[in-house]
Formats: sequence, structure tokens, C-alpha cells
Amino acid sequence: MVVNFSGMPSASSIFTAYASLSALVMLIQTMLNQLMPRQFQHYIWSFIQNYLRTLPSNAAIIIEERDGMSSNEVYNAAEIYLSTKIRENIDRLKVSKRHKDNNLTVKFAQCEKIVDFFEGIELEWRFVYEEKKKSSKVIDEDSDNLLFMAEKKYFELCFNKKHKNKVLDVYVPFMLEKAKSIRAENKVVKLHTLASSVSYSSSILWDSINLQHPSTFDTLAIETNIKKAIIDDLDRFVRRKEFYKKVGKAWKRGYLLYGPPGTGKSSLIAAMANYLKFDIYDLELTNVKRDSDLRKLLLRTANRSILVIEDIDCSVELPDRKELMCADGHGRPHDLKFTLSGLLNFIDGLWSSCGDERIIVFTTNKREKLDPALLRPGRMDMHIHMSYLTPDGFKLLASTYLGIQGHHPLFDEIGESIQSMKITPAEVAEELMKSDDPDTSLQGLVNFLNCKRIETDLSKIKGKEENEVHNVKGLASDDSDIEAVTD
Ligand SMILES: Nc1ncnc2c1ncn2[C@@H]1O[C@H](COP(=O)(O)OP(=O)(O)OP(=O)(O)O)[C@@H](O)[C@H]1O
Ligand SMILES: [Mg+2]
Repeated sequence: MVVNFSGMPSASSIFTAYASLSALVMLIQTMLNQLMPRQFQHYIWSFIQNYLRTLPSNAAIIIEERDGMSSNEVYNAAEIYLSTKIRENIDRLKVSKRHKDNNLTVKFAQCEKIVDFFEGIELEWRFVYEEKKKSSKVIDEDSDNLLFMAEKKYFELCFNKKHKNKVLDVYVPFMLEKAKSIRAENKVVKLHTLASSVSYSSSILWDSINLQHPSTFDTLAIETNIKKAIIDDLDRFVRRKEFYKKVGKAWKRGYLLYGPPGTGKSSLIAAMANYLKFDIYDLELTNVKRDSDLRKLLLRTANRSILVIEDIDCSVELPDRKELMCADGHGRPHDLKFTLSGLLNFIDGLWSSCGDERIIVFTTNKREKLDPALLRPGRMDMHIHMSYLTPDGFKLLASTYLGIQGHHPLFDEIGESIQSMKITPAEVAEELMKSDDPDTSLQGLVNFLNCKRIETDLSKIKGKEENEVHNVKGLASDDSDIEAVTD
């Protein structure tokens, strides 16, 4: 952190001076705004500031918006931190909202001040905005954009000189941390998907939209102990930065979600993202043609994110690298397709060591169809079985979809049916959405479950009959051909 100290007057005297001057300052400001040209206003302001700086025993930290060509993290943090103090402290506010934001951004306007108290220290913040006479061109290091610098913005933080070390060593880091957690709280979770115009020649890019999936751990109907184990695992993962460093492992975690369609695999991923406020990168393997594309895409994923590869069993044929080398004929690695080993090695190696707090999730309907390389111990840290609905899971759905908190006369009947059949949460959720009236919805569900039971019984009978015919045929053709019988 680069600190810019101005040789400064005393905090108490500057505060007293500000206090007594404050009314006068407001008056002058109003007059200036109305009567004088902008340049002259600026001159008067500089004069007042310089006068205040001559007061003894005060220190001030200047926090400029930019540090040379790159943006200043302390400035950004100060802006966020102070936005939480603004409403109660000052009356002139700047309010804005970008399209992608959920909340209003509140900043304080030129020459307003905020007094903050930290462990008995009084700290006064002021925001200063200066227009430069001549604009200068610089390249923004963060975004590579060309900027025209026609203004200078900075915060001035004044306090008593004797607290200089504490302010620098404790208060400023405290403010940085606070800003980080506020930023995380307000973060809009994004869903990154592959840009649609994909061809062999053009490179593939991520496209992002706000994740609108409302699934949370509260709305997810899965067994309570599984839910708790997942939440505990995620919590442990995010707080273990030092642990991963100590043991020399990349800070990443892999989850394999498996189970029938409609049991909540995708909903669980959304719940994880909403819980951690991590962005999701949905990697559609069918759109990726080459190992090199895959590497590029993976390297363009941000930290604190979840990389998702859905339906890994059927999304793409992943031939083994050896086969491809043979196909090439010269023993050269083939680049026209990508390989499962390429994917897994890259994820385990370079990708995870290039970033922090990476989560990777694979989903499948059929775990038994997966390549053994994926199931190898240590590859995926947690295998989560998403199964059919349980009576408890149903109660949670009834509470989320219909607002029924306690018991309902139809619950026992529905519970018994759910217990004895394979019903997915998706099927039940669909039934519960059919009416606004809870009684009608539940009755609809009872009817649905009865029909399903009849269908299941019928198909069982049909299956049994076919099996019997099959057995008789097998025995008739060849007594020893047990394989044919069992097939
Ligand atoms: N466990 C669950 N808890 C709450 N709602 C669920 C659950 N499972 C499914 N649903 C509901 O069913 C819909 C479909 O579920 P989801 O897409 O998460 O299933 P999936 O397991 O990913 O299915 P697929 O294997 O077809 O991708 C969800 O939008 C949600 O409304
Ligand atoms: Mg899914």
C-alpha cells in the first residue's frame, strides 16, 4: 500500500476549525455556486484547504482514485465503506444504479464530510473532486482501456497525528476487510455460458448474465443430513485458505452430483452459487472442439467461481489421448478434439493452481457410466447422491410452494405414496404449482400419485410377463445358455 501523507495540523484543531467553519463554508459554497465561475470557486476552495492544513498536530492521508495508471484499491474500498455511513451522516447524496446492480449506489458529493469513530479515534473523511485544465491520455492497466484524465478524485482522511500508526496499521486494513465483505454481500451472482457463435476458426468466449435461479438451501428438498454435510463442506472450504497453502494443495474442491433427472442437481448448483455468492461457469462440452479452446476457456474463469460440467456421461465423447495419438499417425498430440485426460489434467494442474477458491461440479444421471478416471479417489472430493423425494422433502416443498407450515389432512396419504414409490421433487413441484389454493393443489397431487401408482403396477406386471416368456424361450432353446437367459 502506498501512503500519501500531507504534513498536517492537529486533528482536534482541524475539527474545531471545520466545525466553526462548517456553516460558513456551506454559505460560501452556495454563494460561490451562484455567483462565481467554476475556476474561481476552485481557487477559493484550495485556499481554505491550505489554511486548514497549516493547523498543527493533525495528519491527513490522501487516497487518490488512481495510483498512476491503475485504480487504487484503497480508494474503491473507502467508497464502499463510506457508503454505509453516508445516510445518517450527510444530507447531500449522489445516487446511482447500473443496469446490472441490484441495489442503489450511494456516494457523497463534493466537499461533504463524514466523521467516523474507530477505537476512540475520531476520523474525518472528505471527498474532493478536482477538474484538470488539460486532459491527459493514459492506458488503464486493469482494463486496457484508453482513459482521458480530466479530473482528479480523492478522499482526504484527517485525524490526530498521534494515531498515525494505528490508522495505517489497523483502521485502513479494517476498512479494506469491511469493504470486501460488503462487496461480497452485494455481489450479483453471474452465470457465464459459452458464446453461441462457435466455430473452428473463431475463438470461444464466455458470455455472462445475472443468475436468476432462486434456488437456495432453504428451498432445496434433500435429506437434512446431506444438506448439512454440503453446507459444512462449503463453509470449511472457503475458510481454509491458510490450510491449503500449508499443505501445498491448490485451493479447489470438486463435487460429483449424480441421480435421476429432476432430483435437483442443477438446483443444488444454483443453491451453492447463491450461498457462496460465487459466479457459475457453465461449460457445455459439446461446444468445445479442441484442448486448446478448453484451456483458454478455463483460464478465463475468475476466482471464487463454480465451474459446472453437466451430464458428463453423455455431453461429449471423450476419447483417450492415446487413441488420438494413434489416429494422428505421427505420434503428435492431436488438437482437433479434446480428451478427458486433457480436461482432468488441466483442471487438476494449471487451472486450479492459477486461481483461488475454485469449485468444480460434474453432474450425471448415471454414475456407473462414467469414466473411471473421474471416479478415482481424490479426483472429486465429494460424491453426492441426489435421490427421489422423501416425505420430509415433500413437507419442505409444501411449505415453499403452498405456504403450509404445519400438518395437513392429506399429508399422511401423500407421505405413504411418496415413501413407496420413486417420485422426483420435480414431479411434485410441478403438481404443487398447478393451483393457488393449497387444498386443490394437494388433491391434484394425490390424484397424480394414484395414477402414477397404477402406471407403475401395470408396467411391473407387463415386465414380469415378458420376463416369464423370455425365460421359457431361453430354456427351450438351450438349457446351458444361461447368458441368454440372464440377458
Ligand atoms: N431437491 C429439490 N428440491 C426442490 N426443488 C427441486 C428439487 N429437485 C428438483 N426440483 C424442482 O424441479 C426442477 C428441476 O430440477 P433440476 O433441474 O434441479 O433437476 P436435475 O436433477 O438437474 O435434472 P436433470 O438431470 O434433468 O438435469 C427445479 O427447477 C425445481 O423446481
Ligand atoms: Mg440438471
